[in-house]
Amino acid sequence: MNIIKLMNAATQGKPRRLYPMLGWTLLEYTFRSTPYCIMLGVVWELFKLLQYPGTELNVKLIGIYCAVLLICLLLLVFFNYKSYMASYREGYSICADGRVNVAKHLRKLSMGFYNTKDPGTIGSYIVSDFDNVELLVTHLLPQIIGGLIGPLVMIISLAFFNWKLALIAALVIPLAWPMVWITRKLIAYSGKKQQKSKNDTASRVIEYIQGIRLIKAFNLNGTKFERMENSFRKLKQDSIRLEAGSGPTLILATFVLNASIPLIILVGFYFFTHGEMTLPVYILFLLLGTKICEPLMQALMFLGLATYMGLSVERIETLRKTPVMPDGADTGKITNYDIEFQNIDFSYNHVPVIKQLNLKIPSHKLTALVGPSGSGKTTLTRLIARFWDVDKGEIRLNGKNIKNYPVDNLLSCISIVFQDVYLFNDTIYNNIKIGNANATDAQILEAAEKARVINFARELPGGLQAMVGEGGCSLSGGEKQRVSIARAMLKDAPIILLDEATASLDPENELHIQEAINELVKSKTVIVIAHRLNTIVHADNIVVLNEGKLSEQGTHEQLITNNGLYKHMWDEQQRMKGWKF
Ligand SMILES: Nc1ncnc2c1ncn2[C@@H]1O[C@H](COP(=O)(O)OP(=O)(O)OP(=O)(O)O)[C@@H](O)[C@H]1O
Repeated sequence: MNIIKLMNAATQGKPRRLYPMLGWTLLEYTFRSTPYCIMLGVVWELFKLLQYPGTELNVKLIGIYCAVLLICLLLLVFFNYKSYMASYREGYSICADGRVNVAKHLRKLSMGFYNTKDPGTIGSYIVSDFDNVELLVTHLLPQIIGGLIGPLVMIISLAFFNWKLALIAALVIPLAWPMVWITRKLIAYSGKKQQKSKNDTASRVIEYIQGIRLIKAFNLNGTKFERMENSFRKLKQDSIRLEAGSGPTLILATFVLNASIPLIILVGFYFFTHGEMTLPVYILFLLLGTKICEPLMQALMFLGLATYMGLSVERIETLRKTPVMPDGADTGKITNYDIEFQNIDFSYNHVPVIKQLNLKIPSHKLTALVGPSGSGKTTLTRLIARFWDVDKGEIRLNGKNIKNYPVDNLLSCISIVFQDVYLFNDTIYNNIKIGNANATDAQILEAAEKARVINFARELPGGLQAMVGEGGCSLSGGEKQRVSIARAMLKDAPIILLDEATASLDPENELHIQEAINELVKSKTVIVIAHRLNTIVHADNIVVLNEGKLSEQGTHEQLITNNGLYKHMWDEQQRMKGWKF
């Protein structure tokens, strides 16, 4: 990616945001060279005395030079301050805005995207990739620009004294360029591999921490947890390859740039001895020769680094261009909550899961989804909330395809209580408030009471202000479930999707949750995934799924009379009741 494209991508298509920083940096580095140019003038005046004996020193001119130098230095301080502030302010705000945009984009992507990516990779988009963009904008771009502008100004100044030698001094730049090009290619190639290894390592570490209970239980200690160890080793290898691979060409390019010094000495000497150049001018070239290649070498190093950082920019670009789920335009109010599945086909990674499903879920009724494990119950609820889009057919709400509505509008009608509750590492209070950011204290308290959260929060230090830990790890499964029900109550959405999670709870927790659920579902359209059939015997409609197809539906009594899959499952569960260790 060239620098222009890089700037465009780093600013997410708004390179104008970099213009003030670029402008001030340009001025700063132009003025950085002016002391040398003024020095040229002073040295020139002094040498005139030697070259033309009898000439008087032009004190006035030297005084003017000094005054100009002082003004230049003051301006330099000013430009330095402005470019510093512009690069930091803009750099950090570009990244803050970029992070927000990427987070918004991630929210709009289908869950299929998350199926194909490791958590470390997704996390690195927002954390480390943007860290790299920050570094690129705040440090590298100004340094690269400065490293190129400074020598350019010096070469132009020297050209006024002897254009031929100035041209020869500049010749090393195109000679070094092929090496720079190769270095950048090598960094791009090895950098991609190294960044992938970095993300893999991050994912393995997350996996290790999340699975720590399992690792302890099965004694999979550090050395035995090979996946993580291997990822560390691979990262080490790829990092060494990245550094070592690009090193030789970078050193060669530095050598070519350094060659400008002997070139200036030799050719300058030739020009001087052949009368093409005066002694003062020759000395000036000797003095400034090193000043040309030093910043260039620095720019070269930073260019290599920028290529590496550019990979992060590319990754962010690819993510930004990943198509989001299409948003509908119908912002009309949804007033009827009948849900209808019409000829639905759906597959995960081309494996069919829902097949030719036709189903009506009436509003303001309790519909239970039951069926063997893997029959597609959870998938069906996720399709209603558009976590995924169907492959074929339509899901209709309020008489229209749900794809017609903006996803946010659709989701505002739906409360979901997941089986695997996730709580943010925040207070119980704030975790409930997620249901409705505008809720008052009284409303939050009411939801906490109705969902029986108060019962356990009372015992905790701080009550509702107690922190719940990462993912809610300091609460029990039943307590987490009650917080998530309080959250759903606060949202007060007309449609409730409920994944029953009472199977693994103790009787007291189960009772509290059942009470909380009864409060939640009052006069709502409720779709509950039921694992234990005795909890849904009073459901208005029980839908039995088998291998992604509708097997049968009706009330408990009707299905028992039907003597089909439901009756079979019911009998099994009744038999299980008497089962003991
Ligand atoms: N994210 C996913 N990616 C790929 N396959 C999936 C995904 N989620 C579920 N499946 C597969 O889809 C099928 C239906 O899964 P689903 O979770 O909908 O079943 P379920 O009836 O809710 O099962 P359970 O009662 O065990 O929770 C299963 O075969 C499952 O392996």
